[in-house]
Amino acid sequence: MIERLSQTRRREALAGLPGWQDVADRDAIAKTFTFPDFNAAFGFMTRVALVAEKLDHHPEWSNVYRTVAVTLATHDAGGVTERDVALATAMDQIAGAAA
Ligand SMILES: C[C@H](O)[C@H](O)[C@H]1CNC2=NC(N)=NC(=O)C2=N1
Repeated sequence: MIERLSQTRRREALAGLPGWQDVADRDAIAKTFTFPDFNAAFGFMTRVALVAEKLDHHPEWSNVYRTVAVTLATHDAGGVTERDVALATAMDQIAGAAA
């Protein structure tokens, strides 16, 4: 069973994940990505979907035109774990490569 991050580790992880923030009303992290257009936003989601499936770890997300709003948590652990850090890191890399 994977464990929630310690406060120290969580702060350290967020410091290395620009734009990711704690969610106010639950144990989760979130970021809104903005792309040049819908094609770039949906291309990002497609690439992330393949990674998420490989990791067996899936985002809560929504898309409006060229923005993608993402929330990450590990339901099995009831909060943020290293799996969320790994997926957030992959998302930042994919978004960076798409920009
Ligand atoms: C059965 C399956 O492995 C689990 O439901 C996985 C799938 N993807 C998941 N994704 C996320 N974000 N959190 C989980 O706890 C989770 N659990």
